[in-house]
Amino acid sequence: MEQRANILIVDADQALGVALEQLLGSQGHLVQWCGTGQDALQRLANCTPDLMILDLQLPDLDGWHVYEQVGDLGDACPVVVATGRDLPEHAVTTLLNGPGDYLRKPAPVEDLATVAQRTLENSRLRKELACLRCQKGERFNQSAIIACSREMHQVLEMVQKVADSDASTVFIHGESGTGKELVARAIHYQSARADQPFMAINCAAVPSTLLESELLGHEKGAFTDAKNLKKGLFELADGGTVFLDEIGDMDPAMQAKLLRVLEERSFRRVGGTRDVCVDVRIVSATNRDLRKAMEDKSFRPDLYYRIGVIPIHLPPLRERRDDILPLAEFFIRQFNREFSKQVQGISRMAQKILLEYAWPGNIRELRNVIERAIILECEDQLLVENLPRELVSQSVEDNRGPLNFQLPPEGVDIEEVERELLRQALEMARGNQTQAAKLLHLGIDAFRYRMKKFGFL
Ligand SMILES: Nc1ncnc2c1ncn2[C@@H]1O[C@H](COP(=O)(O)OP(=O)(O)OP(=O)(O)O)[C@@H](O)[C@H]1O
Repeated sequence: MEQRANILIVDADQALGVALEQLLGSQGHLVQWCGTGQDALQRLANCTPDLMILDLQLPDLDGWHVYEQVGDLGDACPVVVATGRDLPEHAVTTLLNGPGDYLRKPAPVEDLATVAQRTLENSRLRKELACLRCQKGERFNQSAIIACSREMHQVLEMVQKVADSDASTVFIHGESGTGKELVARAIHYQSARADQPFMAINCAAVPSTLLESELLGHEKGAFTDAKNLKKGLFELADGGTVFLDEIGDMDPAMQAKLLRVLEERSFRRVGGTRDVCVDVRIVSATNRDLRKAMEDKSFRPDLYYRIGVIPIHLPPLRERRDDILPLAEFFIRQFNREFSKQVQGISRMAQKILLEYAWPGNIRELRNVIERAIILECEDQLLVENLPRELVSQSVEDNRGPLNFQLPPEGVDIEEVERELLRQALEMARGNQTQAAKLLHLGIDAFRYRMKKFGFL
C-alpha cells in the first residue's frame, strides 16, 4: 500500500458505509463512517480527513452543505461524491476537474474503493510534484514560486516569455511583499543570462547622493572619498540582470541619468571621461502608482514609457486566494526544515482564518506569520491559537453582519448548533471565555451557563 490515509465516509446507507469502511480499512486506511450530515460536520470540525467519500442525499442535511466544509481545500482533502442524485452537468464537470471525483450510484463497493484509492494517489502525486518543484527551484539557487491561482499562472507564463526574449527592460508592479524580487530573479534564472550575475539594489534605501556611483561606479579621485576606481552595478552585472527595486523613489536627477543608460546602453563612471558599454537586462519594480507620480511630476514620463514596455503586474494576495494555503504549506515545509520541526498541516479553522484575512503585507506577512507560529508555538498542526490575534479578530469582524445561515427544510437540532457555536467561539478566542462570550454577543454569565449546560465546564 502506498499510503495510510484518514478517510471519512458520509453515507446514509449503513450497509454500504460499513462494507466500504471494512474494505478500505483492510487496505490499511483509517476509516470512519457516519450516516448523517450533522455527524459529518462535527467530525470535520475536529479534524480534516485526507479524503471524504460523500453521498449528497443525507437524512438531515443537504450533502452540498457538508461538501462546502472541505470543498475549497484542494489536495488537502479531495472529495469523492458518490450519489444517486441527478446532478447538473456543470456540477459534474466541476467535480471531475477538481482534485476529487464523481461516481454515480448505485455502484459496487469495490468500484467506490478503487475511485477512492485513485483519488488519494493522484492528490499524493500532485503534492509530491509541487514539493519537487520547490526543491528544484531551491537547488538552482532560485526560490520556488508558488503559483496555484489563475492570476499567478498568467504571471509565470509572462515571466517565461520575457525570460526567453531579448527584452532589455521589464517593469514589475505590485504592492509590497507580493513577490516582485522573486519574479525578477525568476526572469533572470530562467533566461540565457542565468550564468551571469543578478545584481539587485533598492533605490529607496541608498541615499540619492550615493546611488549614481553605486549604479555607474566612479573613477579614482572622482570625489573626496573615491580612493580607488570602483565599478558600478551595471558594469558588475554585464551579461546579466540588474534589478532596480523601488524605482518610484529614485531622485529626478538620477532618473535622467538612468534614461540615458537605457537609451544608449553606455555610460560614464562618475568622474570618468570615456564611455563604458554594457549588456544588461534591467528589471525595475515599484509599489507606487507611477502614473500618479508622473502627474505630480516626481517621475519622468520618458523614463516611465522607456521602462514600462513590458509590464508585469503582481496582484495582492487577497486577490488570489487560491495561493494562500499552498503558500502557507510551502512555508511550513521550509521552516520545518530550518527549525527541525514536524508540523504536518493546518487545522480547518486556521485554514479558514488564513483564507479570510486581507493580508495587507501580502506574502511577506504570511511568511512571517507561519515562521512565528512554527518557532514559537505549534506542534503537530498549526491551530487558530498559533495565529496572531489580529488575524483572528479581523476574520471575526468580517464575518459579522446579516446571518447567511439557511435553515434546511428538514430542520436542525438547535442544541447541536448551539454547542458547535460555543466550541468554535472558544477555539477562536483561544479559550478566553470573556472574548468567546463577546463573539456570541452574550454576557459572561449567560455564556458560562451555556458552557455548563453543554458540558464544557
Ligand atoms: N509566489 C511565491 N512563492 C513563494 N514565496 C514567495 C512568493 N511570492 C513572494 N514570496 C516570498 O515572500 C517574500 C516577499 O517577496 P519579495 O521580497 O519578492 O516581495 P516584493 O514585492 O519584492 O517586496 P517589496 O516591495 O517590499 O520589496 C520573500 O520571502 C519571497 O521569497
